[in-house]
Amino acid sequence: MGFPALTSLMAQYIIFTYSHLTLLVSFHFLLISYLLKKMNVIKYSKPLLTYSRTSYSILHKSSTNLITARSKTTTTTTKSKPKTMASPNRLKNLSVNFPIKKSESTVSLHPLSRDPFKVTIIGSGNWGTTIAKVVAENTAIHTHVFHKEVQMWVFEEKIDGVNLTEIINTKHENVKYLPGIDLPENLVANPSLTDAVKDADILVFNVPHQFLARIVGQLQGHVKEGARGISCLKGFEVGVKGVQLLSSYITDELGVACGALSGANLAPEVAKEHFSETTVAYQLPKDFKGEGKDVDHKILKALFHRPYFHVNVIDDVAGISIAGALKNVVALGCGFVEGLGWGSNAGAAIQRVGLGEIIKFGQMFFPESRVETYYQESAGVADLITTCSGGRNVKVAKFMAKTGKSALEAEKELLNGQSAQGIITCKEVHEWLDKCELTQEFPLLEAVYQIVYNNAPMENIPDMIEALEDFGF
Ligand SMILES: NC(=O)C1=CN([C@@H]2O[C@H](COP(=O)(O)OP(=O)(O)OC[C@H]3O[C@@H](n4cnc5c(N)ncnc54)[C@H](O)[C@@H]3O)[C@@H](O)[C@H]2O)C=CC1
Ligand SMILES: O=C(CO)COP(=O)(O)O
Repeated sequence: MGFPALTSLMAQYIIFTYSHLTLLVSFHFLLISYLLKKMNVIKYSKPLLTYSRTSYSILHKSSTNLITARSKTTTTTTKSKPKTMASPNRLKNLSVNFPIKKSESTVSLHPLSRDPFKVTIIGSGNWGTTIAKVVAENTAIHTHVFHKEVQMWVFEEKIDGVNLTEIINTKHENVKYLPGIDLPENLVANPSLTDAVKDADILVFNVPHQFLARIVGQLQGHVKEGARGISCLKGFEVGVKGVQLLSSYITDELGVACGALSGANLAPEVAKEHFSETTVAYQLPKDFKGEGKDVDHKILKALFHRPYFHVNVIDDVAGISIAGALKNVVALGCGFVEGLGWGSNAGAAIQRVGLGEIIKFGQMFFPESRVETYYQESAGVADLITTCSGGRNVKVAKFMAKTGKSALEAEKELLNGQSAQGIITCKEVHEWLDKCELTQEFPLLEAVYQIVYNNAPMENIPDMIEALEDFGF
């Protein structure tokens, strides 16, 4: 082949390659975009664009953060790939961000420059009585900080013709709601709500949340000025103000700054003093009077921490409250699949999907809540695990699956007057999501509601989750 022929062939090759290069690049660009999209599973970015409420913009913002964070992680991983094997010297210089926070050490209390705090427990059920025991044990030790005597308001009822309050005050046992557990003698049962809270500086609310509104109504005008509160309830208040944390509801109705206590705390185990952890969350109010004069994190730790009940005090009230309320609904879902005999994989799947929906609910409606609370604190994933393993909600749901009975029948037959809060919470959450036209964004929470209230077959849970997911995303 001569030089001119070779030149012409090369020219043809260059023109051919160039004209196809654009096609090739476009093809690869499309392919890579598609793969990236698949890998990211950007559920939040698409269909919600049709939704124009405030909650949408919050969600969209957090999804953007999520994507940014993800790409940052990828870059860092590639750059910091170790060139040599780890050696003790190299490891010494590494600062690793341990994702699970260590609990603070024990309390160091300043001497009070005021009278000791008087504490009242409002409620005397399974958890109410257990927390009253914990608190009374502590007030008996820290008498320089707390009044030794703790009042416990009891919704009075007769047990074999005798008042429950009388039994508690003489036998020092709550024979109906916490049988077999000795209660401290400085814990005093009181059937009068207004008398029990008289002069109280710290109110610990601990009743099934369906009774809270009436109790708060009765308390109006009877609470000491400057009193502070802690809500141990797990649930929401859904009303004219939308979905509200119970602690915020208490603050709004009573003018009492209120935090929350929530954790992996099956009451019978805590009552037997088997080791567990909990999270207390409290934000210092604007009218905080100062250390030694007012309730703060140290005072709360002194009030609730026991050798068998480890307390971490933080300020994310919303995060711990959302986790505590919604894990009861997820536990019903877990109970259904367990009752159907589907085994551990199914339970784990429900918990995984449930945790995602809990975090999403928090990010959407309470953007002040922190994602790390859900995995760092006892009130987060630990509570989900313990409730799904042995709580009352899971028991009720299992019973429904095995007997075909309704949730309320199961609760009545199994719980001897105690309450499985997931039954009411799933209804309240459904009503709220329905109002926001967002039920499809929470397929598991919605499936549980449909099973409990509309007799949807529980065998369809996998389809219900999948169908809603497909529709929603
Ligand atoms: N039991 C547990 O293991 C735990 C429960 N919680 C939460 O603590 C809160 C309180 O639960 P529990 O103490 O276990 O209650 P519970 O489920 O034992 O309910 C029984 C209590 O409700 C009261 N009650 C019944 N009818 C009433 C009425 N009309 N008005 C007022 N009170 C009435 C009873 O007197 C009794 O004190 C709930 O929000 C629950 O989710 C949180 C952690 C653990
Ligand atoms: O909140 C609880 C454990 O932390 C109790 O859960 P149950 O109400 O399902 O028993």
